[in-house]
Amino acid sequence: MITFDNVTKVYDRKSRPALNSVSLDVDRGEFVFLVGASGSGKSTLIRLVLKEEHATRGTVYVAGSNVAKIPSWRVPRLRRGIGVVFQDFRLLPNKTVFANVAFAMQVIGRSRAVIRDSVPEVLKTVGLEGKDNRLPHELSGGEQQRVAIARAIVNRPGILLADEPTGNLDPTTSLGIMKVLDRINQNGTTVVMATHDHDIVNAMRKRVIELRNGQVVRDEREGIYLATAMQPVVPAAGTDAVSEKDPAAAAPAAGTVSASSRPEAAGTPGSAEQSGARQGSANEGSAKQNSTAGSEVSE
Ligand SMILES: Nc1ncnc2c1ncn2[C@@H]1O[C@H](COP(=O)(O)OP(=O)(O)OP(=O)(O)O)[C@@H](O)[C@H]1O
Repeated sequence: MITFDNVTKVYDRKSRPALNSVSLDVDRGEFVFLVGASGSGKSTLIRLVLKEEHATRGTVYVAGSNVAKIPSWRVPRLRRGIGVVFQDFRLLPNKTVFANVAFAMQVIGRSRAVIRDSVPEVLKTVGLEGKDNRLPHELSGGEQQRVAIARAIVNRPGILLADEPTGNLDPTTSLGIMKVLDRINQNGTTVVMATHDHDIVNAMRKRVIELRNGQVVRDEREGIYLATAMQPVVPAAGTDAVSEKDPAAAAPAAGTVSASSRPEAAGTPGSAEQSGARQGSANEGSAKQNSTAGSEVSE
């Protein structure tokens, strides 16, 4: 579903690469945690999948397409197949829960009848039945994130990217959000979640890909995330990609699988279409606005 083939991303030639020779495969239907300290490259990886950034070297494939070769007029179609959720929810403050989710369908021209049927269904999936008419400020943080997730899946994306979706939430609320994401994944959507949250990673026991200084240092089935992994990154300016004092950054940890191998445990439970999972977009007016709806990726 997502393949990185020896991908390097350099933002600034005087700094170390944000991603350095990253190779990995995420199969359809997998749930993958992307972990690593601040600055390790998690968000960059997500932006490359969305073609918000371009790889300096190497190739990114999404649903079999080389992202670099997708012409700009087809990028919205790529993004429609990818739901995105952020730490800060990015809801439209003056629209109700229903309208926030419906908006993701309106922008891709879904009919009112389809919207009327689909929105309550997806609100039920995320556990927000009966809250259709609330405004975002009338919801708890966890509920607001559920709205964002509903919006991200309402158009049935094949992939859901979540960048620190529990970063603003307390541990109990975070676990509720993880149950929602797990359910969406069980329904067939491939989920890639960037996180710093050890407790969540350790509770879920899903595949863990760990980045350090832009390199994959661990790719483990049913992995855990130790607090010691939260080491500061090598200072960016004028340094090499990997610190000599940090052997873990140069070699995979014991017991891990190759970064480019496919975990046998990875299931392929089928497409989002089969599942009833749905997708949506980010905030009004943003680039990720285009990450709404229907799609190439889920085709
Ligand atoms: N637009 C940009 N221009 C220049 N450098 C950037 C840009 N975006 C990210 N970087 C640099 O690339 C590296 C990786 O950043 P990235 O945001 O991908 O890390 P991250 O793991 O997502 O961090 P966090 O957990 O804090 O969000 C960092 O050194 C960062 O400073």
